[in-house]
Amino acid sequence: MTSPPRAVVCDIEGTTSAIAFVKETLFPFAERALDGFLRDRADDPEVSAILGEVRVLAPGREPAEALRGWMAGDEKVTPLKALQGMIWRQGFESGAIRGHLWPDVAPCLRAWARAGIALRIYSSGSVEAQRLLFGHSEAGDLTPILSGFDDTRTGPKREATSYAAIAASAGLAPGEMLFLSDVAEELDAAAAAGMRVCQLVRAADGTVASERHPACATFPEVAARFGLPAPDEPPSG
Ligand SMILES: CSCCC(=O)C(=O)COP(=O)(O)O
Ligand SMILES: [Mg+2]
Repeated sequence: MTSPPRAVVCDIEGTTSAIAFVKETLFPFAERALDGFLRDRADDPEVSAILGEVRVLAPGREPAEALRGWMAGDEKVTPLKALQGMIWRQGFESGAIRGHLWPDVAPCLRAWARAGIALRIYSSGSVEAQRLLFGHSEAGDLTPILSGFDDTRTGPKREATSYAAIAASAGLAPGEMLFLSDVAEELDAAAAAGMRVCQLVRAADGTVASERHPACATFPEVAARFGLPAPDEPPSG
């Protein structure tokens, strides 16, 4: 029998959290606050550097207009994701936003962490945004049990080299790691790097099973399928 994974790497949107939360809460919050944020932080070197990246990727366009276009198309462009994370900070820290997690997620993450399994996040959302979501989640602050965060600065989610880099930074062989995502092309890339993979097919998100990879509807199903500990507390929320 294959041994259980030593690390689990989780995607966010469509995996730990509802697609609707990202699209109907997070994205509109950033869209509404964008102009004021750019005005207020005009002298911030971090913001200037990000706007420099926008100008390189969208030459000849007004940065705010390019950012709005990417937001409208849900494009996973690294400088857009970095700015969204900075804008969401105020929302999470004030309590205006709490990070959505499907109720089955936190009990499993806690049980897996207690068993010594390393837990990591890999999302198109920036590392700053990931820390905010899990630090201010509906299930409390989960950042103490998360040991690694990667975003598209590590590499694109549909390229195998990104997953090889994540395994290297975890100090594990890819085959000792399990990647969970709703997107089949991301799972293809992780599998090509040698990771074990599972598609989260959450009915409420309307995800369609790819048939190319193992598929589970919830984290407890993942636990049962891959030999990870079962949650010992009821679903949260
Ligand atoms: C707080 S993370 C925000 C999620 C986000 O911006 C996003 O684009 C989600 O992409 P994922 O790679 O997690 O599917
Ligand atoms: Mg996803």
